[in-house]
Amino acid sequence: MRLDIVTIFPEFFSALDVSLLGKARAAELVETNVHDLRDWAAIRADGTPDVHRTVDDSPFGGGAGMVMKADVWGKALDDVLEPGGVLVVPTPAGVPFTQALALDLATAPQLVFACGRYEGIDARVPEHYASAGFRVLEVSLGDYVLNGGEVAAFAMIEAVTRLIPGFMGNAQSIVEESHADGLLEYPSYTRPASWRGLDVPEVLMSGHHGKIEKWRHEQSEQRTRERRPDLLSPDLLGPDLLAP
Ligand SMILES: NC(=S)c1ccno1
Repeated sequence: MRLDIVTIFPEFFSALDVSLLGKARAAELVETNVHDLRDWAAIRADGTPDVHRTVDDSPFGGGAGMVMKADVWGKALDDVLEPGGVLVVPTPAGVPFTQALALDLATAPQLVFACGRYEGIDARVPEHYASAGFRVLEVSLGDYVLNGGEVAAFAMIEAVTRLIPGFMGNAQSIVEESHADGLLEYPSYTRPASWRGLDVPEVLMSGHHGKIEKWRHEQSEQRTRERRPDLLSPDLLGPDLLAP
């Protein structure tokens, strides 16, 4: 996979070498390119030089804050996006980022993360590239607002790259983790067997793999029911919990 990140804070992504992603890059599973959006802002749309390398302007229709300029983003993305590449725009106004979407994106030949700042990117940018035939995803990590797309992009990059075949040493760990089967992961324990009066569930020491697997699935279902009923289908929850 080729990963391209366009941002006005390229230094933010120096930490990519530290995370799991560093191993993937070393294994040549992922090629990462971080681009400074301002490199495409040195020349204005009218051809005159812009020493300030301006990337934003005030919003049409008024309102607080500034909007990132379509012409600057267009020059950058024209250079960075490859045929078959997926444009990912982190935004609180996006569709939810889920494990299912991460699995989907892990098969893409190229992901281009457009990290907005200020009040976001001119809406014509995703519109233009979608009409040009690219897959464009405006995606949200959750219902909260960050100062920009960089933190969200970093989280999405980690969630996606760890799912690339060959990336994780133990592929089974991916199968067993939270959300892999639509449920939250069961509780895990390790030595000591008793800690501050709290004992590890005996079934986990029984050596009976069938019982252990059953207990773990029951724990996943109970946790999901208690913490994330929104993930469960009505038939599993029963009509009472989902009744209006
Ligand atoms: N919730 C997300 S992804 C976001 C991006 C920028 N601000 O919030």
